[in-house]
Order: sequence, then C-alpha cells, then structure tokens
Amino acid sequence: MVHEKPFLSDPPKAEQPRPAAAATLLALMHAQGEVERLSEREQLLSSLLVSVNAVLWAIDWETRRVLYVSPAYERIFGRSAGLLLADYREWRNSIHPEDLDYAEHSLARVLDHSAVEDREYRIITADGQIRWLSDKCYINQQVEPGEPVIVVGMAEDITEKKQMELELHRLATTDVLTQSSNRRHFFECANQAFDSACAQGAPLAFLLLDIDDFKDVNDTYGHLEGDQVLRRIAESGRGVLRRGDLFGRIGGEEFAAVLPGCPPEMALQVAERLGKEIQALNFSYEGRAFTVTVSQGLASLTEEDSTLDSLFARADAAMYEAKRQGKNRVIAG
Ligand SMILES: Nc1nc2c(ncn2[C@@H]2O[C@H](COP(=O)(O)OP(=O)(O)OP(=O)(O)O)[C@@H](O)[C@H]2O)c(=O)[nH]1
Repeated sequence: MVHEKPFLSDPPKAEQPRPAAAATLLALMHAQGEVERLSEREQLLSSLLVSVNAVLWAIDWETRRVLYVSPAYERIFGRSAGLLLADYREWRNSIHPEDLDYAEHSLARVLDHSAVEDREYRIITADGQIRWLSDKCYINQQVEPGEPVIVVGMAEDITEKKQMELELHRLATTDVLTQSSNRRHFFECANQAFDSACAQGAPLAFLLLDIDDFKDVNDTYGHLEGDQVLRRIAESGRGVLRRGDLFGRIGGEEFAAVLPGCPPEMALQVAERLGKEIQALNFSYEGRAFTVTVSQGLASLTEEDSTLDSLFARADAAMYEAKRQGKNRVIAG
C-alpha cells in the first residue's frame, strides 16, 4: 500500500510567506482585477455614449453647474462641450429664441414632478441649422436630504420625425390644388376664432366668396385653366388678408375667410378690395385673354350669434343675394 502525500502539503516553515504579505498580494490581485473590470465597463459605456444619438447630461440644480455632457453634444449642437461645462448659459445660447422661455420653464417643472418627458424645443446649431430636440429630464433619485439636487437628462434629435409630423399635418389640413386650408381645417380654426371673439366681446367677420360663371370658364378654356384660376384667386385671398385672418377653400369654386377683430365697415372694405384684385387678374388661354369676377357674402358677429353656423348661414344667404343682384359684388347680410 502506497501512502501518498497530500497534494497540498504545508511547505516547510522557512518558505511560508508571511500572512500580511499574502493578504497584501491577494488584495493587489483583486484590485488589479477590479481595475480591469472597471476599465472594460468604462470602455463599453463610452462606446455606447459615442454611438447613441442623444445627449446625456447632468446639472447641479442650485449652482446650475453642468456636471456632465456626453459626446453626442458636440455632434448634435455643433458646439464645444468644454464651453458648456464651463458655463451653463452656453445651453441657453443654443436654444431658438422663440422656445427659450418654454425650454426653461419646462425644465423647472422637474422640481415638482421629478420627471418631465414631454419637452420638445428647437435649437440653432453652431452652423445655423434649426434642429428639434426631445429633452427628457429627471431628478436624480439617489439624492439625500441636504445633498445637492442633480437633474439628469437625455436630449434626442427628433428633427426628421418632427418634419414628417409637420408634413403630415400640412397634408391633412391643406387643399392640394390651391395650398389654402381645406374645408375641415378652415372650419376647425373658424370655430376657435368664433369662440375667442365671443369670449372677448371682439368683432369678427365671415366672408364667403364664389366665382362667377366658373362653369363657363371650364367649358371655354378647359379644366386645367379653371384650376389655374382657382390657384390665382387663392393667392389673391392670402395676399389681401392680414396675418391672423383665416382663408380656405371650402368647396369646388367657393372660398371663405374669417377676419378676427375686424369691424363690419372694415370687413366690407377688405371684401371690396379682394373683389377688385381678383377682377384685375389676367388670364390667357391659347392667345385669348379673359378675366373672372366673384360674388361675396359678408356677415359680422352679433350678440344673437350663438354658433359659427348662424354667421355662416347669413354669409351664404348674402352671397346668393349677390348672385341674384347680378354677381361681381359684395352684399353684407
Ligand atoms: N377647374 C375646376 N373646376 C371646378 C373644380 N371644382 C368645381 N369646379 C367647377 O366649378 C363649376 C361650378 O359651376 P356652377 O355651380 O354651375 O356655378 P357657376 O358656373 O360658377 O355659376 P354661378 O355660381 O351662378 O356664377 C363647375 O363647372 C365645376 O366643375 C376644380 O377643382 N377645378
């Protein structure tokens, strides 16, 4: 029978490392392993931060010191991260002037709600491009009472999505032929204007415009020339009206306008001017020149009008009266 020595036998006493040195060695090896793991994690994190198309950021709320901004900042904003880390106001410099108040107020909401996820605003990049951001922000959850409040956030470039949304909205609200508001959008906006005029006790005029003998135009010069007439009338409408007025194509050869804040006499002048502008448009088809006229019905808001429909009905009746009286005129109903 062979008596084997145990595989891990105690070494002779003289070669045994001192316990303190062994512990130090083990601690060193452990620390080295930790450093390697941390450095791997850091490399992974930084490659994630570089590839993600969103700016991660953190600020000290009290001092407004920017504590961190990820590499995407320079790519999306086109500005130096160093300048932002040195001065929080650099962020304000990037924001579109029309969105600055909104961007700041929506950021401050984070104090009450601990998370604000619906912030969208425009920035102007260093080379002058306007870009849309969705900039979500959160209070750092680990904050202890008395410790500084850290707000962290993630700003994502949503310019392409926003452009698509705007285009979809434009398509849904615009008449393709004349690029004016379509009927549905016109009446949506007209109802809002009606409600706010009633609430403020402000004047409001509704104008209905119908092309005279348009069937003859189509029959004589063709449908394409008729389309051209519709486009040019819409251009005249947009040209004569003020900002804040509404204009839309509400039927085949019928347009409507709502003039908020416009008293009856002034609305009549606007309609007369529009009629003259349209009559002055020159059309030509295969060497034959022709002009068109319009009949308009005008109605102004009174205390009896409880809905837009009653104003619309009066303008409609007035427009038919204009047709009946010989066309090419404005009748106020
Ligand atoms: N070119 C063109 N014509 C259109 C369009 N929509 C409607 N129309 C035409 O508009 C004409 C309207 O004719 P009517 O309702 O008889 O009216 P009108 O000839 O203008 O006569 P009055 O209104 O009495 O002055 C028709 O010939 C329709 O075909 C359009 O999008 N393009």
